[in-house]
Amino acid sequence: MIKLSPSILTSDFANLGAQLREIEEAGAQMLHLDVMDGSFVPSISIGLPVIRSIRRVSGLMFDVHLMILEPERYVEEFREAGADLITVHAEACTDLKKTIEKIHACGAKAGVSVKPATPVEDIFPILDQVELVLVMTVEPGFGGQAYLESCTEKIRVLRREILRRGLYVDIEVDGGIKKDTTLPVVLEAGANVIVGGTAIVNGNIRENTEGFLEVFRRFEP
Ligand SMILES: O=C(CO)[C@H](O)[C@H](O)COP(=O)(O)O
Ligand SMILES: [Fe+2]
Repeated sequence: MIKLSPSILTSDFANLGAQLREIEEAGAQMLHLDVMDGSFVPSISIGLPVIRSIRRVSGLMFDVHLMILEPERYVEEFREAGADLITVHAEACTDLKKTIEKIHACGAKAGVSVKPATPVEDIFPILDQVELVLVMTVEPGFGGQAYLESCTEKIRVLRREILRRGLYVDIEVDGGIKKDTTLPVVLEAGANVIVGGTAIVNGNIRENTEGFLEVFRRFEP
């Protein structure tokens, strides 16, 4: 199944409650929450208190994208704050396998992410231990960047490997996904969890969400 995970990174935070309702009512299945520490990536975004607050008003699956160094330090706290899926960067972990085990031990699904320059083959050894691989299609750190074409082949290679090994692993893509241009490209390459940031929250959220879901229907098996 193809799922939409809108990112609130570029939301109007003064109106976050209303924006969350629009996202949910328009039919998105997940909510993508970008946590940045100012070290692994240059900027700082939201953290635990915001996630805790919105957990009380949203029934969506919380897809927490941790762009922080040594994320193993905070796994339990993000789970307690309401994360259903916790995705860590392969490049940010001291021991990736142990971090994944820690995520599972607190009852969350585990995702592993790779930056554009990290070969997707690097995470093949732990592919059978995660529920999701997040292929970054921009350099992590900011919303509204242009999709990096070089990442399409990584999605293809990853989907082929998942099929070859008979695994059930979601492929999420994040960065620069636009309804009419890059969305069909990533769906064709094999992605099935789509992050939409500026393309969803800037402008009419309902229309933007419906537009994405309409494209999904063309690619559903
Ligand atoms: O992880 C991210 C940035 O590091 C964001 O999820 C991503 O950039 C979403 O925004 P957009 O769709 O506008 O690119
Ligand atoms: Fe993200």
